[in-house]
Amino acid sequence: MKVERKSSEMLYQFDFRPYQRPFNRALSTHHGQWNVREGIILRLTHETGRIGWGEIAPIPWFGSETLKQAWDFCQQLPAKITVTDIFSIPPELPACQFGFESACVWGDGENIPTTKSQLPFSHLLPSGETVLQLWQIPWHQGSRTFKWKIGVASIEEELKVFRQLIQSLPTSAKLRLDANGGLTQKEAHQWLRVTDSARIVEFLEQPLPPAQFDTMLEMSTQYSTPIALDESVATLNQLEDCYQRGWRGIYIIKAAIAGSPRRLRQFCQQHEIDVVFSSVLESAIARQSALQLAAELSNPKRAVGFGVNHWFNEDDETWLKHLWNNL
Ligand SMILES: O=C(O)CCC(=O)C1=CC=C[C@@H](O)[C@@H]1C(=O)O
Ligand SMILES: [Mg+2]
Repeated sequence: MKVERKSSEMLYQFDFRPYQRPFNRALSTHHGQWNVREGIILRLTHETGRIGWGEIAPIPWFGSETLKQAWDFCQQLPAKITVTDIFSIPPELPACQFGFESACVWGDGENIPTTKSQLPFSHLLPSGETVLQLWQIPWHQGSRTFKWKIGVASIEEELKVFRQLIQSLPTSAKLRLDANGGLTQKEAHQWLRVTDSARIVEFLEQPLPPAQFDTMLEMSTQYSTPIALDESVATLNQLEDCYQRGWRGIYIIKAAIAGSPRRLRQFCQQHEIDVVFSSVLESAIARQSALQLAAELSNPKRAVGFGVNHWFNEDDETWLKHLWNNL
């Protein structure tokens, strides 16, 4: 990446580390089994000594760059970089754009950021029938919105579990169903008829693959259960495209893979859209930056999709300190 730099620009010392962080159980979705969150932690040290942390947490099967592409990009950068370098990262590297731009928000020094958020979180439950036992604990811990993955087992099996689940969930609970694009059109209609009568489902997330946008747009006018696009709007370019093509339903925004936070902020402030910010199972570094954007831009009437810490064994701070100080 050759960039015209102004000679007077401030230089930042750039350090980065790869990481692999296993989940305590496989995250099963229609995309398959996800066992390990891999990414890159980066640190920018300003000439004044101030430090900014960033995280590159790709999800290539959602449309972001791969970890290797992000790593190769980091490796080809000089040890000292400028803000011009950062704001010149191409949109084909959205997770890098997010990671580097977020690192330009200066922390209080050496401390690795921790996430404090006032926003209500949606709790990500595992797919399958274990959900019937697992929702009670987060409920008693205060969660009122839950997300359950469908499109993994057969629709017959999942409808059976769904009917048992909604029998046991308190009426004040909200349930989100996420198919990760794994339903057929017939199955999506079947689910939407069921969710319309069940009335506990807040939205059905990505029922069909992104290529079937027109069908989902039509579907969104036929049922009372809202449809949310996730994989269809994974990057800023896709987000703008779906808006231009008429989507006025819910947008799930995974800030850490969407691209430039500055460009994302501009888009969300320019358009009155129903946005739900969602985690990419990142660490506290990317989560802090994503939650800051969510506090500004996410629909305040909806929980944000960050109830995911239970997918890891170790708390963030311990893990991050170990990663950075002991390599
Ligand atoms: O959005 C949430 O509630 C939690 C995050 C979440 O569900 C996901 C994160 C990353 C990849 C996916 O498996 C999944 C999703 O599809 O939204
Ligand atoms: Mg999703």
